[in-house]
Amino acid sequence: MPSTHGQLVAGVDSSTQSCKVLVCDAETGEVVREGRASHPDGTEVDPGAWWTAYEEATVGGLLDGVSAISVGGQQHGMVTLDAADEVVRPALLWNDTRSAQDATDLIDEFGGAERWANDVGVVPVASFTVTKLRWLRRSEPDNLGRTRTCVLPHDWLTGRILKQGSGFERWTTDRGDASGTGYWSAGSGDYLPDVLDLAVGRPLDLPHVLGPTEAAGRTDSGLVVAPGTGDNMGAALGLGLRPGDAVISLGTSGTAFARHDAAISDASGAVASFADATGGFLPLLATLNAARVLTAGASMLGVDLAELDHLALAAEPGAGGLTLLPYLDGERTPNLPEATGSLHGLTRANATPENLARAIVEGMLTNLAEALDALRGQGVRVERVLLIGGASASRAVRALAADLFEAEVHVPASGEYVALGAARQAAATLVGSDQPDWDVRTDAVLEPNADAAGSVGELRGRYADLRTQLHGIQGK
Ligand SMILES: Nc1ncnc2c1ncn2[C@@H]1O[C@H](COP(=O)(O)OP(=O)(O)O)[C@@H](O)[C@H]1O
Ligand SMILES: O=C(CO)[C@@H](O)[C@H](O)COP(=O)(O)O
Repeated sequence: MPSTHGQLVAGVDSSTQSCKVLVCDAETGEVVREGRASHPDGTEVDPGAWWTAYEEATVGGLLDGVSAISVGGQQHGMVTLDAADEVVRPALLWNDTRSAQDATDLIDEFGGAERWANDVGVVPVASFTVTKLRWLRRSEPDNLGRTRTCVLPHDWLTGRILKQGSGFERWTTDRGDASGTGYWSAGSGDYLPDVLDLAVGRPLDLPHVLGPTEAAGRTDSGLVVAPGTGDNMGAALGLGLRPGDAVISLGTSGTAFARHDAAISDASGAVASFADATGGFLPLLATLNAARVLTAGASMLGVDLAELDHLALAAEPGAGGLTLLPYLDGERTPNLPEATGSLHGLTRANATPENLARAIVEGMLTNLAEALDALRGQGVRVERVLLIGGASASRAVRALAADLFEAEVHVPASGEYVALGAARQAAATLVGSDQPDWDVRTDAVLEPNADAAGSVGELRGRYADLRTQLHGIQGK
């Protein structure tokens, strides 16, 4: 492998809540500098805010001496551009559910969920870009009329970095992020013009899909800009996943995913057949509700996150029979865009802050335990779970995760794995080689407790029964 000795690379995680930038030693992956800035709240955002946050995160010479950079970004967001590459309207994000009806319409018009799963690899839900484009056609035809190009958040930020000077040649994306659009198939490796036409009614310019280490361009100052990828694909790169590893990420979204050797086809729509950023596959299930269930719970109890942990750990497993269905922002998997959260089983005896805190953590994690089961149901081998994302820092999450996931859980040393994965891709792109061998340190290894099987089984059963009763969705 060509030497990267003494060189620096940068990785960006432009995620839902913030922009994080790591500057790393290209040879070892050691983080030498970092910056971050917040994104505005809301499910539609002017892409200019991502650029402002990027500039804020890199202020003060953070990128000085950096040879290559790569952007990992929140998936699926619809960024519409006019003939002058100006943004037509604020981007609709992955967690915006206004296109739920469009998803249903597209499933019917294409001939059903099975055909979507087989031909495209995903069954539309409101998160996917294709449904957002259909919504634009239905609700804002003038804006669709002005739209020439549709790109994703990481594509836009990558292009924006190159547009600082004369380095921009064309809009680009990568396999990983393209696979979350609903009009590019991980199975065939191609855009699907017929599907796009079904949604939009006319062709659009789409970003060119780069190879895993094919540069998007070079800035005037000589900075190599790598292809970038979706944030979950970035995390997979940063963690250096091995066979038998599944990742649970507890960020704004909750995701469960693993590297796989082939595309999958899940007509239930739960597991999406995404591509990874190395030329492989990344079956993934996403929920709308994860870390922010804990922040909402803490604010409801009038405590901070540390106290929420303290309370939850002071309660008995099962929270005295209190059950939370954590669909606070609606839900994507199961597909319940209009749902709200439900707290069930309240009695005078169990009405304590401790039980409420416990039910909040248990409900959020049970949603992800069901996600892991769905992944297993697609033939994905899960020998250990790597737990990442902001809420992986929670003491209560760490105490409950291995029992609920029925697997050994490794918590990698606190780090920004999306940004780290992007930096790793930048290092590989710099020298046109395979991903460098960077060490991932482990913060904690959590073993499932055999004695907890009974209480976990009771909780899982109670949660599934409640979901079936309130939402009609069968499950474990
Ligand atoms: N100790 C903690 N306990 C619970 N949640 C936490 C903790 N630390 C951070 N978080 C939550 O993690 C979330 C941010 O995680 P992150 O993975 O960066 O999200 P995203 O990538 O979606 O922007 C925030 O909602 C924050 O409140
Ligand atoms: O929609 C998905 C995956 O399909 C989400 O995982 C987004 O990619 C946002 O991620 P975070 O900002 O929560 O990390």
